[in-house]
Amino acid sequence: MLRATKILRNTVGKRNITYNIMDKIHVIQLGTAVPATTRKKIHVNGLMPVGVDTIKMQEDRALSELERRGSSMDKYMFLSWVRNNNPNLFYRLVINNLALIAPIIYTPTIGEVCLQYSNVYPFLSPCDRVNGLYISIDEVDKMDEIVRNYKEHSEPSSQDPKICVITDGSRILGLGDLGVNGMGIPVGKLQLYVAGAGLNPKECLPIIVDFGTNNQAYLNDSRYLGLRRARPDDDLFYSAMEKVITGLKKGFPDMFIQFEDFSTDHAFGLLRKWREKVMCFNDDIQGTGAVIMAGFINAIAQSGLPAKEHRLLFVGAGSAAIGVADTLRRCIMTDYDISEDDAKKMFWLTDTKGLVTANRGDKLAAQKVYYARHDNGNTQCKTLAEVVKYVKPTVLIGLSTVKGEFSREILESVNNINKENRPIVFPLSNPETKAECTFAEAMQYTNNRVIFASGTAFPPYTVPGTNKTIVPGQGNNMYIFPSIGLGSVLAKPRMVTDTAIYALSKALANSLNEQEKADGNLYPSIDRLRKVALSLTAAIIHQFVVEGLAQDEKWIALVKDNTDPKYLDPNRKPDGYFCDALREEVNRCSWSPTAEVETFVSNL
Ligand SMILES: O=C([O-])CC(=O)C(=O)O
Ligand SMILES: [Mg+2]
Repeated sequence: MLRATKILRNTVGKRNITYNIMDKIHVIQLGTAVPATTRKKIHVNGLMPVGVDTIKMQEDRALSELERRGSSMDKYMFLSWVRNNNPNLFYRLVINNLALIAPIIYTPTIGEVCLQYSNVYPFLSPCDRVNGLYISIDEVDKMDEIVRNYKEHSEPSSQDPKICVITDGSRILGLGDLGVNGMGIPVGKLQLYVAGAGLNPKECLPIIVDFGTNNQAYLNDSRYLGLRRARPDDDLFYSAMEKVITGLKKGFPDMFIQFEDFSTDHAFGLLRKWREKVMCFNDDIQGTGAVIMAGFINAIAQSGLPAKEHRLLFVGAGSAAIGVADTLRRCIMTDYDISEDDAKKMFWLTDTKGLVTANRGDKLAAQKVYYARHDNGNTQCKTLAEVVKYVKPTVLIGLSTVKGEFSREILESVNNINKENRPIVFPLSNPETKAECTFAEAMQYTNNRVIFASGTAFPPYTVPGTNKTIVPGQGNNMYIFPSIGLGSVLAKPRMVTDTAIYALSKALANSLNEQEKADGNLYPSIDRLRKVALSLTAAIIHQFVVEGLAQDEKWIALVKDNTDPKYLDPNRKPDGYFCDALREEVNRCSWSPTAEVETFVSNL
């Protein structure tokens, strides 16, 4: 590992050159784009072909190579190679081609990568840089040492990360307990933070806490790289997490924490325990809830049925399902002026035992009790087909992780139930090997009437016999978390409240441009993520200030001076005084691969 600020004195022969070793590494990472004059200055002429690429040419080469690679996993491996050897090129590729690359560095490919993580780890990680923390439960008492090690082996600009994504790998996407192999998720999420919110990749820290795994296949696999033991009980889990979070807080006082893919109970437990103590949020509960709420608002408007007449059936009752149900219920109460009691009655939940009812006879997990039905009399439905017949849902939301759960029979029956209005079907399980149905199936079995959003990325669908191609909505929290993180890094709120996330979610629902609305989309195009993130960030900072949570005087003053929050108006571009100031601030502090290259080269 390289020491960050070491000055290299090279006294080979008569030459005596002095430069910061990190600068040299950064320049060499540009590879074929290092200008001829710079090659001479850092003594690498003669060590590479004479041809000099522009960065655009490098990008074109990389895109051709990416296309040539066969499987998604190959593509991922290729992009990792680019990231390790030429990070600027990597992020340029991601930022400029987000719709193409997000499905490779993020869901669905990242699911496959996680399953294989121990096998490919040695080929994914750079040998000259730290690229994350792997905190074993045996070392949680040594957090000071781990933080010190991290700083010692990181270049100065990485020593104070602004944001981390942390998981224990216990519920990775819909794939279950993947132990240390879950590290692919924090890595992928943070790459989207760079692409979506302009955060500096050097200030992003992926973290896995390795508390063992209950995945027997990994425990038996000699190549598995994590701790080979069962997960701890709840007491030990929470006390170990306390040490980790306290240690992180001490080492990196300003770092924002994103909890990711913890098993359901722990996801709720950690959020409850920490949300008022450190700047944090849970992406699966709050982020997924917010993105689905935005899609739901737009879907209701297109469905042809007034909000209060909808019946929402949730298939699956884990952290994401309850997070989504809670968010939609609050939205229904606030936006459509429906009482809590009436709103609650619009929801039905199913789990592996069937419809969740108060008199089902089993002890319901705490998070399900609120939504358990009391009006079912003696009716207890076991299969989804029975539940659909009984509930007659207008909205079908899948968070079950059961592929094919929305079968032809289910989709046809939902279509028949909703003859007067369009059915809303959101198969949100992730990646595509766990999705309840594909976009093509949802279209085919509803006579192309479905209003659709999925958790994973599905290809566009061409309606048979027409040349009409429809791009499915992706109700993935990637629309949300970059702005929660960026807004929190800038405004430093005391806590991230549900009401602040609600404001952001409304801004997402309002962020569609005229074309996207005319096409009947539920979400803006992924390619516009970076632009959309600005208005979402404005919305959440505004709400932080309104709620008295923001701590940074600059943002407090700016929002207070800006009496007309135009950016919240769907029909206007973000153009208020506050938004101009935000745009300037984001431009000033947001990281751009091209600008970084130019600075390095010109400083030499
Ligand atoms: O990572 C994703 O694509 C969405 C997510 O948070 C999850 O499924 O846990
Ligand atoms: Mg997640």
